[in-house]
Amino acid sequence: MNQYMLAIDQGTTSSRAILFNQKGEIVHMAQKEFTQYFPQPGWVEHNANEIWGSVLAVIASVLSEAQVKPEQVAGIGITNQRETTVVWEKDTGNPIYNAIVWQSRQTAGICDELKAKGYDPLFRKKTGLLIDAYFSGTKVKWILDHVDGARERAERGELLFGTIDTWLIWKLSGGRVHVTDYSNASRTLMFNIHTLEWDDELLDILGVPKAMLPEVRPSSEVYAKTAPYHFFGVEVPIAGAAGDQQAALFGQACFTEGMAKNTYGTGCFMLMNTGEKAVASKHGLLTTIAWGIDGKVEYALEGSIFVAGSAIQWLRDGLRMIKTAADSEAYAEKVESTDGVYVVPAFIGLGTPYWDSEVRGAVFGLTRGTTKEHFIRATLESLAYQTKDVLAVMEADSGISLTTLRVDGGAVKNNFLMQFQSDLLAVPVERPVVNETTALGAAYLAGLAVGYWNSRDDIAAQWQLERRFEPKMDDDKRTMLYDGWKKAVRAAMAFK
Ligand SMILES: Nc1ncnc2c1ncn2[C@@H]1O[C@H](COP(=O)(O)OP(=O)(O)O)[C@@H](O)[C@H]1O
Ligand SMILES: O=P(O)(O)OC[C@H](O)CO
Repeated sequence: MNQYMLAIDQGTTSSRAILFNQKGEIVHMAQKEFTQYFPQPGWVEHNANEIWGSVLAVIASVLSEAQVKPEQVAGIGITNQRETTVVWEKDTGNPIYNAIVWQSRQTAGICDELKAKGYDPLFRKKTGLLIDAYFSGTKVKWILDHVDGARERAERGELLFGTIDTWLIWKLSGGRVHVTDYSNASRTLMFNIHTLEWDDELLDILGVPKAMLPEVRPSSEVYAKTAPYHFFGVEVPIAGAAGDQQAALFGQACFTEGMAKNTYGTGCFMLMNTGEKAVASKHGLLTTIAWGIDGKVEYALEGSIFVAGSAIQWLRDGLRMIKTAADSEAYAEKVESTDGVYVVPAFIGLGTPYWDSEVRGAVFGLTRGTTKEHFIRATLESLAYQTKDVLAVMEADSGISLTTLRVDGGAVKNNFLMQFQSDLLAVPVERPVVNETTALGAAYLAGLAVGYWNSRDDIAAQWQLERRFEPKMDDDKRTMLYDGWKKAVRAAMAFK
């Protein structure tokens, strides 16, 4: 009987379960969307039990549709939307509040207070992050501040905190283990990425009791076995976990210093492997743990763009200019250029390198001749411009000039976008055969722990190119276009 690795990719808008074979190929995939809650402007929440239900549903679907028996699953790897915060009761498993999603701005006020007290340099130094509502720390504080008696209960050890990896491992193991991996811990604003411990000083500032925090473990290791009643009577090793962007870096086999990938999903996240060095950024990049494996941790520099594919969803659902995200490509190709139109999709502020949570979206350069095609093209181009902003600071901080960029995520199917991206960066863009690199990374991490794969060299040999986009634009045009973008961002930031 063939054996497979099962990856669970718990993303911002959907949960996926994917079976991979030993060649790293997708055997089958099941996917399920779940509800997004927007209780107030700028707030985004999920129901953690609904997420758990969606994960159970996709596991059942993928096995039954692929006609794979639960005994044929050699191990499970988990990857997840990062930073999203759940607090639940240890005894009952009931969450005490909705999961507060990474995109949610409900802790912006807490962040302003912390910054006003001058804490930013301290958090930067210890966590590699900066004080922003994006990260888990202030989200936990918010829940403890707003749910009656929660802080006291947490101090007594009655409540547990977890990012989604922790929540799913706890649920799958029948409440037996409360763990996270280094990559997820590094996104919480509470974990010291140099000493590799929860940091007492930061916990004190945030008012988060240590008793509620999970144990931090390597990204490739057997944490527990599935509780048989959650996995068709079978105990399968849960053998790997990593935040989705770090998992994608692993799935793209970016194992050596200087290799980078960019994922074009809801947002866009570019990570560059910096090996065993935690490189501090001078330009608003995050220093983050890529993974813990083989007895050590390796680091990455990250640029986070909050709005990318979700701008295309906005064209589809908000403006109703297109019927499907894929339609955007044909519209963009119908015109030679945007005719000077720029869309700055700063719907929830701007991340790297600007870190401005007050700025909002803007459109510039409209004329009577502007058409829907120009508008759609300008929105697609904004993904590429934001990526160029990130790449420029990444090269400056790392001192490494990128020779190619590996890409993945839903929006890389768009050939127009990929060609424009290559033109704008003046660097070849490489799209792999397996676009589900996030799930593949989680499968690889778990597979290495259970001996399904032997080494990272074996994995690197499996990476296959689907298409390479070469830069074709001349330097003058590239400079002229990018100067326009910079002007548009400056103008958007001035309008507050
Ligand atoms: N052909 C396309 N062109 C542009 N954007 C696309 C295309 N196909 C999908 N997208 C965008 O990609 C995103 C989905 O990618 P995915 O990697 O599944 O995201 P996530 O994991 O963040 O949920 C959506 O925001 C969608 O608008
Ligand atoms: O779920 P995704 O793919 O939008 O990824 C979310 C990121 O992990 C947020 O940091």
